[in-house]
Amino acid sequence: MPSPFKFRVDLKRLILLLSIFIAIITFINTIYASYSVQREIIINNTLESNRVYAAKLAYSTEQFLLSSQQQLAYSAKTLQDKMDDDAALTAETERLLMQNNNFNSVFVVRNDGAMLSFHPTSIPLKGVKIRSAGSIEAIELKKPIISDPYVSAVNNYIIVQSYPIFSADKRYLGYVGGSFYLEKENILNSILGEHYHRDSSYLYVVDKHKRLIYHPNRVGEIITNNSVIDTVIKGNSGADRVVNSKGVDMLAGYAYIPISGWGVVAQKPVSITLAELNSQIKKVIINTVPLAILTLIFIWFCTYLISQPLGKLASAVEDLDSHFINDRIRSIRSWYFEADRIKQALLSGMNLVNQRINKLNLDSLTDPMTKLYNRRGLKVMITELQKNHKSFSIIAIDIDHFKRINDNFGHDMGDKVIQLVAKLMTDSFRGADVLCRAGGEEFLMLLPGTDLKAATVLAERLRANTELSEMPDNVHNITISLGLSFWSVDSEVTVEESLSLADKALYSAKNQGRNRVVVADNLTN
Ligand SMILES: Nc1nc2c(ncn2[C@@H]2O[C@H](COP(=O)(O)OP(=O)(O)OP(=O)(O)O)[C@@H](O)[C@H]2O)c(=O)[nH]1
Repeated sequence: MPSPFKFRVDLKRLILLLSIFIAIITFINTIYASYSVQREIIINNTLESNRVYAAKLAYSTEQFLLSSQQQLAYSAKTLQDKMDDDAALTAETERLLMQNNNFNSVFVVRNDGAMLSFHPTSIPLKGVKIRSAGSIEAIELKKPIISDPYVSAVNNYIIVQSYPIFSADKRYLGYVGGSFYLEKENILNSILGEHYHRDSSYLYVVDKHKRLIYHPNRVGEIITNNSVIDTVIKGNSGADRVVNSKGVDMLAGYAYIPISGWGVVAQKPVSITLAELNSQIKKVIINTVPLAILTLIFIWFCTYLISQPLGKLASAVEDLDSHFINDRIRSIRSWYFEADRIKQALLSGMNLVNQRINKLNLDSLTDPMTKLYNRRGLKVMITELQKNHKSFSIIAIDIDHFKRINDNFGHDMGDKVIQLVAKLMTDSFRGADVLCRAGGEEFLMLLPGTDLKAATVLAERLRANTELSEMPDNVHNITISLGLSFWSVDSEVTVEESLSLADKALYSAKNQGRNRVVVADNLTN
């Protein structure tokens, strides 16, 4: 039973798909590799620049706080014997406020918390008892401090930097302090904020309690779930990738400010850092499309060239019984090794099959014992002669009293005699003549292009040769009887009728006493 048709992808599509697959994988791999490398570089560079920037700002802030502390220290020394001199206190706080722009307000507080002097004077705090956390801390500690942020008596969100005032005999008299308004302009804000708002990068500062004391818009908030803040307020500096309290993936550089215990963090969202790279990769992909299309066309053309000889060889094999199959296979351009091997294998296979078929044909057309044509072979040859418009003489031959040879010397000897007569026939006639064993001890010969007269001479010579030929193993000499006729392409008589006439002539020869040649009746004139 023929096997049911199964779909098989053809070689051309197979190579095409494979090539496209490999090209896509290679392309993705290349893009991915270059994207990963560049991404890594950009992330590392951004982390490093944020780290450097945070460190620089931490250093600047530290220097600023140190310098303002120094100024406060100088004032504290100046005022150590002037705590009762209202004019001196006023002059000193005014000088401190006006001489440079370090503080938003400057004040002197006595050791009992009473405000002795306050600048700017627009805020009437002189004489008021100050109970803020910063003031209480300063009086309690009696040393230079930078307070935690708090809301001042006049509702400003502030940080106070203060310096203790001691008398010459080391009595604590109070402190001189300056405030920074976290939500208003001051020099601290300028140091931190003026440079760094480009490319969505921003900076913030936390105090030691994780409270934002500088931030573009969240001052005062306490940040609890941010590992960078946890790290920086422990006194560390460095850079890290971190998801901030709002869930945004950030590249943060951070640095610690020892004098205040604050942490500076400069950061940039990863998505914005990589936005330019992403758009570059998109451009690369888009720019690659035309080349990719050209490559695909080239691959398609190559697959066509590769599969074409195989396809042609396959369809030639489907048409094996075609007359010109060998020429067809030979004309296929097998330009590469494997295709050529298949082509050569097909050609030699075809040759082998043809040889076998020819031999089988020959076997089916010849008599195995005498190697003369059998009746089928005779028929083929008659058709051939007719096709070629060849007239021919016909000689029908029969061995006389052959039965006696079989009876007296055995069947094998009979076979030998038949082979001997066949040999006499082969030796006496031309290659173009058709010699046939018609059956038993009967033979037929067709002599193309030989007229009846010449055929009669040849028949007579064969008869005489046979009569004179010695037989094997003491078998007595044998004779043959021959009947002749002629078939002409111009005559209306069929070949079968001519054969039958030769047969009749043979019978006539038998009847006339055997060992003779008789020409068919109607042909004798
Ligand atoms: N050895 C052998 N004998 C065969 C073969 N074919 C036919 N015969 C024998 O040939 C003999 C032919 O005899 P017949 O046709 O009666 O006539 P005959 O003895 O030749 O006598 P005439 O033809 O009348 O002269 C038969 O005995 C067949 O058995 C064969 O292939 N080999």
